Amino acid sequence: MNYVPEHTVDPTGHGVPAIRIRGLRVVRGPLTVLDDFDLDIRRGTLTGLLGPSGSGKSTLMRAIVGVQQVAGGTVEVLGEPAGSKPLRDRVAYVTQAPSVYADLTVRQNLRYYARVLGAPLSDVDRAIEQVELATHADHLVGRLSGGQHSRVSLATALLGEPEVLVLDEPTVGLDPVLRVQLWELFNRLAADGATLLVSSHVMDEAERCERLILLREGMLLADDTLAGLLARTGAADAEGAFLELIEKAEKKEAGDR
Ligand SMILES: Nc1ncnc2c1ncn2[C@@H]1O[C@H](COP(=O)(O)OP(=O)(O)OP(=O)(O)O)[C@@H](O)[C@H]1O
Repeated sequence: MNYVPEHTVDPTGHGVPAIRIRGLRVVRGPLTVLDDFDLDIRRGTLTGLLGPSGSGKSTLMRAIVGVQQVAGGTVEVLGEPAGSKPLRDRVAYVTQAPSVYADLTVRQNLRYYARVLGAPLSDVDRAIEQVELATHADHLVGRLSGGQHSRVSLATALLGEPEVLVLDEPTVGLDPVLRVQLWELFNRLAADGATLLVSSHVMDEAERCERLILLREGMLLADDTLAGLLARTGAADAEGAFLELIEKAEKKEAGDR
């Protein structure tokens, strides 16, 4: 795993990873979803979080934003405990569940969230434009398509220019053109210094991230660049690399039994 060596941690906080997880254990119902889980994510990076359904992606994201009860270990974001007060305006989280009001327009929703977050109202139009919804700014959210609706949720995460954005499948239900535009936006935000962790089921989207994390049954199967993954597996693309790694893990498990 790519740990940031301790000596790079400086008192100014610039050397502290955006996200630092050590020995995380999460139990949900009868299931241990994450166990002794370690991860570091550098600031100003766009990381793709991939893995089969049920592998623990949402659980990991919930732990990072501090809404998941944890059974052990530590999760620090920007050098502070996950979910703590100093992180309130610095970390944005968009879940798969709709979080905006159907009976308000796009602009009214964003003005409301800007007020709640203490973000300047001038952020509202910028965020609407960033998610390509300027033509629908005065439409009621309840009358928007599924993809437009999820983009309104995404726009709320862009208010106040958070330093860390945790986005759970933000491109589900979007057409290919919009997906490309949103990944370009994510890359721009990272280039401007934000740290993004974005989950996805779509493998060609993975190729738009500088770093990829692959989860399987709560285990970190890979944490590498796309080039690193392709070199390691000999596969032609991210999908092939992940299938190869999953197959290898399954064979190892069968051999261990
Ligand atoms: N509230 C809950 N109570 C009990 N088990 C849960 C709960 N929520 C999730 N789980 C279980 O935890 C495991 C990880 O779920 P999680 O939602 O983190 O996976 P995921 O990788 O995000 O899946 P998907 O891609 O389908 O959203 C799954 O086995 C799931 O069934």
